[in-house]
Amino acid sequence: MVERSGSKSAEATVHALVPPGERTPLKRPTREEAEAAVRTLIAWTGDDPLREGLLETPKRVTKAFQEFYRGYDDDPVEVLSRTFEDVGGYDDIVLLRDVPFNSHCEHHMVPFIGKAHVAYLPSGRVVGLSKLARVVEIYARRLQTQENLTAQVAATIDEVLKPRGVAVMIESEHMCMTLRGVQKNGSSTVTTMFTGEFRDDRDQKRRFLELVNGR
Ligand SMILES: Nc1nc2c(ncn2[C@@H]2O[C@H](COP(=O)(O)OP(=O)(O)OP(=O)(O)O)[C@@H](O)[C@H]2O)c(=O)[nH]1
Ligand SMILES: [Zn+2]
Repeated sequence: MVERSGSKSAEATVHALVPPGERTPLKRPTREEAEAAVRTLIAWTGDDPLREGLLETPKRVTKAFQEFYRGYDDDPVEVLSRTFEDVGGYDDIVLLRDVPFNSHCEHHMVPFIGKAHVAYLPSGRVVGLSKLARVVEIYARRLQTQENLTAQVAATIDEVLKPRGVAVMIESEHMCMTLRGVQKNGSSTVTTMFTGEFRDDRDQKRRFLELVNGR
């Protein structure tokens, strides 16, 4: 998927020199190549990839990767494209609170786990509530930073629904900070992104924060 310094193929090197919008996607390795990479990582840990208990592991790991990273195959714009107008003139905040997600940080490929709160102020059209959760799910199931995840969810809803405003708050625990590295158990990271009225109107921002906090 992404080139690593020190082991760049010629294809990956050329890819990196082309601006992101103009790149043709890197060719996906085959499942066999991915399984061989897992065997290499097992050997790197110091274990024997050919011992009985580990023989099937590369298959299981690639299957698990398909779940962890299935968001690359889904299109969040398409998910949001079916909207409804008949909502009795409702034009106030729609907030989906406490949407659980699992993602993987792009620095260590270790999980960060948390919840997202997603709100918008409709302008005529509303979207099925589950679709907001699906957008979180699609972006979470990619290699991410929490900031990027927050910004992508907000920007996609903003661009596709064209509401009066979008507010997204994400709270999560990063395993790369608890299981390894600085090892700060219990610390959590909070990120927010506001557009439109949520960004420009302090009262709307405050209402969002109060609703998220359950007041
Ligand atoms: N801003 C941001 N940083 C993140 C996120 N996930 C992980 N990180 C950080 O990414 C940084 C990577 O830092 P590096 O110094 O390149 O890598 P490292 O030596 O593994 O860093 P340590 O975690 O401090 O051991 C770390 O500070 C992580 O805490 C995220 O979603 N957003
Ligand atoms: Zn990390």
